[in-house]
Amino acid sequence: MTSRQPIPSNPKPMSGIIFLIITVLASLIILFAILYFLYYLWYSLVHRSRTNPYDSSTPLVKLHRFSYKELKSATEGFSDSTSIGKGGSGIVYKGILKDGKLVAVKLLDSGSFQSEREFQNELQILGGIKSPLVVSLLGYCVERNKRLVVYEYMPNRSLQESLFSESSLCMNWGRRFDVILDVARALAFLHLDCDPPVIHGDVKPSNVLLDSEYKAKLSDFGLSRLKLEEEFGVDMFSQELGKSQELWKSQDLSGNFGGMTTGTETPTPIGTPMESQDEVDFAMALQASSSSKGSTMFQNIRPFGFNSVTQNLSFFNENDATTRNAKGKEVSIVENGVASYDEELSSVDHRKELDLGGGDKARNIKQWGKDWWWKQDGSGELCSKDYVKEWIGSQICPSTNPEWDLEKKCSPQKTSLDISAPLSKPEEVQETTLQEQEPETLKKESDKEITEKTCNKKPRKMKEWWKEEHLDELSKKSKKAKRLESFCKKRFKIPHFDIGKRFQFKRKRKFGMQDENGDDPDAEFSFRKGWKRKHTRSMGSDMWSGDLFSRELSSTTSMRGTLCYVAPEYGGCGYLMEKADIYSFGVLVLVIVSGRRPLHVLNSPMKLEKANLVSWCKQLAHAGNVLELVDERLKDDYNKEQASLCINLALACLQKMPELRPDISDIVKILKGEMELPSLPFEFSPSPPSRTFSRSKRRHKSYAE
Ligand SMILES: Nc1ncnc2c1ncn2[C@@H]1O[C@H](COP(=O)(O)OP(=O)(O)OP(=O)(O)O)[C@@H](O)[C@H]1O
Repeated sequence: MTSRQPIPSNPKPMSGIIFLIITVLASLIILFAILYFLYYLWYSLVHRSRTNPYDSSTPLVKLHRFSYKELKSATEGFSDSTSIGKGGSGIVYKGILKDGKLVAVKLLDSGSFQSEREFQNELQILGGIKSPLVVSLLGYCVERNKRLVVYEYMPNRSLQESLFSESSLCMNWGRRFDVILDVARALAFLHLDCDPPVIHGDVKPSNVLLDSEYKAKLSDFGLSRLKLEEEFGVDMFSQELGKSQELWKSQDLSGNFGGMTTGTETPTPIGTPMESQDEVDFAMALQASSSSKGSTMFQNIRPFGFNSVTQNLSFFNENDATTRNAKGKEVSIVENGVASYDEELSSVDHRKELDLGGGDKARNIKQWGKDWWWKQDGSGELCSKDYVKEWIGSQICPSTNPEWDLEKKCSPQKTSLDISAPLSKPEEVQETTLQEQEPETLKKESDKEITEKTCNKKPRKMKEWWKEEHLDELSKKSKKAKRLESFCKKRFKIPHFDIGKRFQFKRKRKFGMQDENGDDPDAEFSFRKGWKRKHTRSMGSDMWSGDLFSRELSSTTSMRGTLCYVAPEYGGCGYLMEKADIYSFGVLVLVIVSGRRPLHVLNSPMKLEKANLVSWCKQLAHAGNVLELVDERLKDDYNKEQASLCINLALACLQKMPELRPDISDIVKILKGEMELPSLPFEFSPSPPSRTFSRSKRRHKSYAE
């Protein structure tokens, strides 16, 4: 019998497969474990130095939650008679609580993503701050789509009203100086005593509230942000410059900048030859590029002798080899870096600036949209009027920016710039509330070209507009920004969004508290306002879609803060830093001292150079007559030394390079007389006849002899 041999089963492939699966699984597990470990390591490293008292893990400062009913009855049903102000994000009412306590209740506009963010921000940041220098947040109310914030009531309302209303006489010099010091202290508290530091982001007169004794407190933290991270302490600008900054910061800049404006010191003559120091040259070149009398500075610099970092500066004047003087002429820089200086510069007639040749105008227009801040402070390419018109034109021309909702009907009144008129009737003054301007205003014959150019543009969404206008900046900074964006999106918990999650706002619902035709003649143009009815989220952009970036970049770049108060570096992709507050503080100081708004559009003809407060102040500084800026209503009843100090301090704060602006601690010391005001650059200095000019004059003279 033959025994059948069993067909041998082949267990090998099965076990092989099992083995393979186990191996793959095991390696995957190990890989994931390694990845997780690395991720954890990275996460803890990144968060090591973070202190964040406001994030969701930290219990909020106990804020009282009011019911809507309670606040409604406190404000007599939000009646007009209790309304005390209207801002970009809502209406403020005066209320009396059941216990008799006076409060200010801000009823926020709803349906706007921006408002919600600001609400969250306000609660998170202001709710965590307790200081006599900052207005107290007493509570909030969230009911369905209604959001209200309750503050301590400030009987003397805002500085804006005190300075510009009929009762402005209450703001004598002593009070003005005290307010300046109070605001400086408040900023010092935010920047230095808070952990993490708080950057206010919207320092302006309407956000400075006055108590019964006219003591000032900072309010409105809707646009504030926390400085969470060391990395966020450096904006891209600084990072790129970091190396050179270190070098030239160690220099005695005061000596090298030469100009003294305190009035007691002797200014270094403009033509004084300087030691060749690349770093200083570089800093000065930047100063020069932003100077209204920039061409004078080129006498002392070697424009092409900057260190290589300079090339990265997107804001650096495109015309490296040439710069423009205030008349639109080009000032060429001669080979050895010495520019010819036109004596006439020291007596610029801005009316003539309007008569730019066609070529110049076209070039200027091109340049205009790109870096409007350079122009806003009278950088020399166009005058204030052009700036005002161009800027307003770009804002109000419906075909240019259809997305920018113009909420108000424009006044049919033809408006011209004038500041020479006394301010005895402050109500005559119209802030450049852009909504109030009529496109027709721009259709003057002489400005036709500008207007056509502005208005004939294809309608663009603001995002596109921004991208186009800042293409250069974008290309240079996008790499860095993208990296940071993804970094932030993934890792950073932005504290002011936590509450939003908890409250689960219903964004689509609207409530009808918006006053479509509401008009506040005292209001400043806040970018918030322009945004509030817009779909911020769409502008929040696919480009910068992260929480942080939708706040800090998309809604910002050139759009964040309040016109004329926002720092120039914020026009790019810079982060909101302390020095941005310092810049705004500088503008605020000038506004307080002069009793003028930073940008005036009046109904009567006036000297154009006064239209832009910052620009005018720089001109006065250059002419050595800063006290002309002081509010005429004060007559001679003010402390000249203090006024001069304040104006010069403001100029120091208004320097283009954030790094050159003083720190808030120094500002407080300077105001308290504990520290000398550092020297200011040439552009802010009294301008003696230039040596070059004098020399050549002398030469001519000797030839004549
Ligand atoms: N706590 C308060 N006490 C008294 N008045 C207040 C108080 N808070 C605000 N106000 C008044 O309400 C006005 C509007 O304030 P709000 O903060 O809403 O807007 P804003 O700062 O003028 O503008 P934006 O919100 O666009 O920056 C202020 O100018 C001020 O007169």
